[in-house]
Amino acid sequence: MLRLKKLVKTYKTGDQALKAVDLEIPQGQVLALIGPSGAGKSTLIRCINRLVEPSSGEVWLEDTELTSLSSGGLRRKRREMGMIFQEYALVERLTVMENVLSGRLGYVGFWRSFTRRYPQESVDEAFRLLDRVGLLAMADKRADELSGGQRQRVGICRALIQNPKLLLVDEPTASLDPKTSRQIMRLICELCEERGLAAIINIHDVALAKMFVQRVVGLRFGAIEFDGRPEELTPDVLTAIYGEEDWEATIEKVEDEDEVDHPHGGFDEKAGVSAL
Ligand SMILES: Nc1ncnc2c1ncn2[C@@H]1O[C@H](COP(=O)(O)OP(=O)(O)OP(=O)(O)O)[C@@H](O)[C@H]1O
Repeated sequence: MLRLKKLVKTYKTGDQALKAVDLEIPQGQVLALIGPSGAGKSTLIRCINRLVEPSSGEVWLEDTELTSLSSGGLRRKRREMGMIFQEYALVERLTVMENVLSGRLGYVGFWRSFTRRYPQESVDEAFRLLDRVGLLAMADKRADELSGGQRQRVGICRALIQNPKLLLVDEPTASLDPKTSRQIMRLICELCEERGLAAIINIHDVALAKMFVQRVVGLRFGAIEFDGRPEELTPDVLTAIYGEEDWEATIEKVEDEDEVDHPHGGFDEKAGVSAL
């Protein structure tokens, strides 16, 4: 459903962030993008929805090539790509409900978006999504009253209410503690499965990626160094991706934690909310 062909991004500074990346993702597949700082992970994700303009190459979302779209065409196609950010990107002074509904802005006309009047079916869907992520009781709270994990759940609802085909997820857990990080990763992966959604999750934490996804792509210096199953991430492969970084210690630290909640999926909403 997503195909990148020889995708190149060279910034004005001369930094070559992506070097002819080829990547194909079938419908419903959740892929973790790993790699050291500066490898090009954020650039790759942002070139797909053209928050960053690729220098050359093609991005195909189903049968549409995105790099050649006009701004109107791009706006319509962006509805099909939900984005989840590291820093949540919520409007702090709006309520949880208003933040979720803002995910529909790409669909409503100018006046409706200007006055923030949304159709009832969008409001109903927002309630359903908030219920699903365990935040129903928080619908009227202001975003700035929420914890990091709760904010990220709002960010997830805002992306999903767009009814996207693809989720672009940029470091969703980088600002969260380890337990909340696992809850958020599990939630994203479960929701993708429920909805048959494809996703690219840019994630620093290799252990976390291995816990939840079936495919891992490792970037190094803007090129794909590894593309395979999590269990194929051997020490040699990780060294090839990360260099001589002490990645082994990081993985052991996470796996040694005595509490690994819900290893077989199934987000416990009550526990999730009270734990946040
Ligand atoms: N706006 C920009 N202008 C110039 N160079 C940039 C810009 N954004 C990123 N780069 C450069 O492009 C390369 C890839 O950066 P990118 O942020 O995509 O990497 P990353 O793998 O996401 O890193 P991190 O994990 O630290 O976020 C780096 O060399 C970076 O310095």
